[in-house]
Amino acid sequence: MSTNADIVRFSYSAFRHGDIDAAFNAFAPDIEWTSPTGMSDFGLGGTVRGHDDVRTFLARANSTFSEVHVEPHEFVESDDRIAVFGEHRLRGTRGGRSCTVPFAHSWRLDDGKATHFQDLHDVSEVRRILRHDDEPPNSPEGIIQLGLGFWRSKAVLAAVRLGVFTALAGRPLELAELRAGTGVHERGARDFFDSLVALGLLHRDGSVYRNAPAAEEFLDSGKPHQYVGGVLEEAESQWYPAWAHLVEALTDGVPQWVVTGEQENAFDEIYLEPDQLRRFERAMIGGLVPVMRTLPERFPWQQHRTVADIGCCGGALLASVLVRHPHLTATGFDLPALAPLFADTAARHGLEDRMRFTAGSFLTDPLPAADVHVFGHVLHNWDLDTKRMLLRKSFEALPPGGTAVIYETLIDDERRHHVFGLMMSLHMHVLSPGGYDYTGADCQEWLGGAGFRTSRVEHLTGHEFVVIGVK
Ligand SMILES: C[S@@+](CC[C@H](N)C(=O)[O-])C[C@H]1O[C@@H](n2cnc3c(N)ncnc32)[C@H](O)[C@@H]1O
Repeated sequence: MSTNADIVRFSYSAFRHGDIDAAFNAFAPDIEWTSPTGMSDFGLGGTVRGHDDVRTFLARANSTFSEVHVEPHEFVESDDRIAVFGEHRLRGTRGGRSCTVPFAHSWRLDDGKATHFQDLHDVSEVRRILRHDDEPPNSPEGIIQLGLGFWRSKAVLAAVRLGVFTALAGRPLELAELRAGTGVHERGARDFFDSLVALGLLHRDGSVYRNAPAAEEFLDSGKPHQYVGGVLEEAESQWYPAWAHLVEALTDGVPQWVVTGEQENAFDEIYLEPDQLRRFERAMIGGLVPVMRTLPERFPWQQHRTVADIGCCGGALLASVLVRHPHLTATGFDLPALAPLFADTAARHGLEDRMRFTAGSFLTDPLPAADVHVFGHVLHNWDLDTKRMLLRKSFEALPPGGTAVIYETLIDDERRHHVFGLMMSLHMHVLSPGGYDYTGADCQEWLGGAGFRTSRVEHLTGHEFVVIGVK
């Protein structure tokens, strides 16, 4: 029989592996969960009761922090009480600042279930990293800097387009060599490359430049599976020109993308040219890198056998999940043009037997049957009726207990904090006729309307969240 300490140890381990349901199995239905009151103004202080409210609390914590590592070091048992000593490592979602804070956790158990949990830690350091996140501009300089934010953006997009980070991959270069490798004219070269140093993407020793670690890892086009630059290439060539017409998009309500509009679906339009199709896939992979690094670990895939990715593009997300979970088989569902790209992805990973492509349109065809449906960066492309229709179709195709997993850069429920989610929604207004981004609560409401029994929102990483609906 498990001791109380085993049960508590198990719940830490389940949380660490993203198996939230297993962790909750160790909690009494009316568990009392108490956090330092000093965090109340962030919605993270005081006592909540019962599984649903604890889940809501954890979802709020996950949207406040992009990283939460809870490291228990010592377990001390006394009758029905367990004290756990360890440390939290936390990173604020909006400013990226991190801190490590010691904690004492007090647990009380009754009949093998946790009935009380209390978290005790010094909140001052935690408040410091949150307070500095994305502070509103409170000076003339701050306002000017915010308004001229496109200077930084365009410098980075130009660097990707000119191949600066790929030229420097694995080899520092003298200024003259770097200019030669990227075609940058002498006149602006020093200011351009030194701007990239100031922005933290390059390092310079004397006149020798090299990539900063993140640029080396994610902006070298020679590393296609982790190349975030694909999304920046798309931004440089397609999105930046479209955003130049944001005012028109806002006043006319009409998308400003440079597609010809001859096809009914903008995606069909993009896929007319094989080069555009590959470019679009590179952009999607760029945006997917953070999700591919987290979703395979953060969802209880071991509880399911089949998964269908609805709007799977070239299948990169499925490959990342299947490589990590050998018991799973998968269907990728997307427009017919994506079939060859999907086949390439499956072959590259040796997954031809486990991932198959189904060509179709989710606007007109039923969705493939599977235990799990993934909708990744898909719902935000569409208007409300289509969003709801896709979730209804998903409900019809899933078995009882089947699960819809929707990852998206959500807007916070109060619609006042998640800058990235709100910018993404403006992006949809600029690019698509009906698309817009949404809050976790919106999505939960649509899931409920489609018939899903329960739903929850969890933070995935950075700006990415996942909404999970269970039939
Ligand atoms: C924004 S991309 C997202 C791709 C991928 N899920 C991701 O997370 O990067 C939207 C995807 O939906 C697909 N799509 C668009 N219209 C579709 C339709 N009518 N039927 C099926 N898939 C469609 C596109 O081809 C594209 O792969």
